[in-house]
Amino acid sequence: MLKMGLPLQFGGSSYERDYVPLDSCEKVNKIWKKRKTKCKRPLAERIQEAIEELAHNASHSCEEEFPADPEQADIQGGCNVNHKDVNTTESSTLNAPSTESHVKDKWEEYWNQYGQGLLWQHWVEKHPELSLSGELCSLEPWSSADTKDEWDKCYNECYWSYFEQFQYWSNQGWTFDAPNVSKISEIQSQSADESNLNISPRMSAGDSDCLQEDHCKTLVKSMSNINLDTEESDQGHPSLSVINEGNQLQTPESFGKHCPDPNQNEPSDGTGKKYAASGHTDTSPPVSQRSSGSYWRTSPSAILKDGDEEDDEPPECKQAKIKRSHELDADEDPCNDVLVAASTILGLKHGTAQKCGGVSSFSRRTLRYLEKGVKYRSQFLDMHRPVKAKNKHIFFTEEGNAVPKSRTLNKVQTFLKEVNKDIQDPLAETVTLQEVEYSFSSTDSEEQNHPEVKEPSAHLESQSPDSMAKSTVLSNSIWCSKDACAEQDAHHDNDLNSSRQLVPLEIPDYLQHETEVPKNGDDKVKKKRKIKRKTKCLPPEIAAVPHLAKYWAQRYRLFSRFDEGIKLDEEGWFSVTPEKIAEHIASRVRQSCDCGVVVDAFCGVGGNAIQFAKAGNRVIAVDIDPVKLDFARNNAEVYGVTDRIEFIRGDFMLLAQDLKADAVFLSPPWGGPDYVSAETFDIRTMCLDGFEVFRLSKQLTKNIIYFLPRNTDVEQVASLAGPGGQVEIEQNFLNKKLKTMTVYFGDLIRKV
Ligand SMILES: C[S@@+](CC[C@H](N)C(=O)[O-])C[C@H]1O[C@@H](n2cnc3c(N)ncnc32)[C@H](O)[C@@H]1O
Ligand SMILES: C[n+]1cn([C@@H]2O[C@H](CO)[C@@H](O)[C@H]2O)c2nc(N)[nH]c(=O)c21
Repeated sequence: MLKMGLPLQFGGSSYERDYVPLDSCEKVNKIWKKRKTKCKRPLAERIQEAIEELAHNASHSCEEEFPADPEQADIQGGCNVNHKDVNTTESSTLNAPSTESHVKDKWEEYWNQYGQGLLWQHWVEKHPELSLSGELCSLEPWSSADTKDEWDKCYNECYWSYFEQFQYWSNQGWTFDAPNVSKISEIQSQSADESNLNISPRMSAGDSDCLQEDHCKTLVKSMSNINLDTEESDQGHPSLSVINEGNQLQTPESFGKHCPDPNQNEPSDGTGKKYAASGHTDTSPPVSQRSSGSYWRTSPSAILKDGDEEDDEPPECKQAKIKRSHELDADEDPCNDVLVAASTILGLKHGTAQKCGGVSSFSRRTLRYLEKGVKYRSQFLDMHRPVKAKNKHIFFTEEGNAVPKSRTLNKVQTFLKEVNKDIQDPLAETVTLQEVEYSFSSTDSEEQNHPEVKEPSAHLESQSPDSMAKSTVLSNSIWCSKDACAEQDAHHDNDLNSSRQLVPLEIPDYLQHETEVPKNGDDKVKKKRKIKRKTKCLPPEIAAVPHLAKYWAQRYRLFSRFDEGIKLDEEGWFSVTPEKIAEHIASRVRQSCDCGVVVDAFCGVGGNAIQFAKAGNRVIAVDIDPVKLDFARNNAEVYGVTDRIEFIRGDFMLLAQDLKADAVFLSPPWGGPDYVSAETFDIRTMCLDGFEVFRLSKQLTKNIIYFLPRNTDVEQVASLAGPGGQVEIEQNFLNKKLKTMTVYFGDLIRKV
């Protein structure tokens, strides 16, 4: 403890300490017991009242036990009657009499304000089994013979743990300024309303509902809107500023105010564990599961990530962040589990890529399913998750052809049947899988929302300190109805749109060859001819670059009119937007806003420009590469839309400021097909700086469509919207495979 800069008397685990508060606690229990018989008031109210009395008693006992003499006074010891451990040298250097009473007052104030919530949270955390069984809700743990001792212990742990930490920081010069009382009470009453905290069946005949665990959490959350203000720092000590929300939006401003001496050691969580944050690269705070302690994170170097410019600021201009035990980290938040699970199912990536505008991590997320059962549908989609290699049964035909007819194939066939049965309208296949909201919100506790989890809607929120409004991420999934290849077949068969049935899983050419079991010699010949024909058609760029063959196999997905003279170069092959996706994006633009002129800033061979034009827009198609531009013009001719497209050769980064647009479509080069190899794609690592591309586009219009890799860090993308902005993220599926991500900004965001 000494090493950690903590007073000795706080060493050891919390419940090994003297039980002065317990004494008070017993008194409180007695008071409660007495009252219980005649008073049928709500649980929360009674806890609060008891805590107040306890605090009052505790402060009296402090006064009695600690003389006014500064030599003897030791606010570090607080109400701890165990003097033998007191290291007077250390404590005396830390405490002046004035500080002592000040800290004591502040502590009382703090405990009065938050003790109830902290205590209850502590209890809930320690006894989830009671909570689960409903006992926690229905019994007053302090009055039940079974739980009374445990409650007392719990009280002590909680009280001392927080007291210890409060003192520690107070002695570093941090001060606590009670939040606006009216605000707090407002929140409390709101919580009480929301959480039925006033209700406890065993207390009142009229009370019917049970105090549920999540309700407790709601209360605690509201109770935790601690605003430790900083004005009263003494002797240049920076004051404590507590950001009491879980996962902070760590904007530079949020760290730009106050911080303790960076050399100060951190207090423990009461277990002797010290949470060192150094070297931790994740921007979210580490997990602290301790129920009796708080998570403390104070080192500016630990807080300031990414070599932010704050590193250059004087320490006194930085702010400490304290995570309390009742604040849930992103990955410990049960609601976040929902988010993570959904992300996994949906193939969304939450990375730690640098966020736009100095934001280093999100503090508030809301996850909502927009449709029932989307998760179940998602399991049929290929999110490109790593697949465990399995031994496969290979069946051989009499002719000796290997047929990978397997259970998987059977499953596929069954699935195809089912999907074809279920899905009627391909347009309806623009399926909204989920909505994920990332909300930036004010530090103002009034604006804070409480986490709630609903089925099938789930909300996950945490708070940010300083952004003023919210940013929304909607994540949808598109199943392109018939894939373009299938459609091409239909086209070839003069059967375009003959069926509005989804063609869910096209077995690729190469697989068909393997699975087709020739019935007779004629078929064999036909098959050979077929292959020959295809091989003959291979354009030189494909023949020259074998890995492009797979794109060739999908050529009709890229351009349904491929055979009418479409031209692509190597980059064009692997980066053109498949027609169905381009068509969908164009339809979104048409539906969402009156976007007369669309700038296709990186038009390539024209996949998107053609569809925008087809949808009735005027298009300014820009590309730096003259070959692409030629091909784009050629391809636009194939589709008969050249009159609506103006082709401009140039660097969008330089041209942007001279353009006028109602919407800008951005499909920059991602750095080749290797983008998939990254777990999460960082848009700053593209050939062009993804932030800069966006910034320039923003100067033209707020209506922006960003076409990005499917593994793009959604949090990074969301940050583009900035505080108060909104963003809709759409996952584009083709042939049941997650292909790309389309991100909409401005009026293009679908209204839900
Ligand atoms: C991925 S491709 C676009 C594909 C296009 N959406 C399509 O469907 O065909 C990206 C294009 O951006 C072009 N490009 C790269 N840097 C550029 C710049 N600074 N300004 C304009 N175009 C650029 C490349 O030549 C390439 O054709
Ligand atoms: C390398 N690549 C693939 N796609 C798109 O992703 C799909 C799946 O790989 C491709 O079909 C293509 O549409 C690209 N789009 C853009 N804008 N830029 C790229 O560099 C790029």
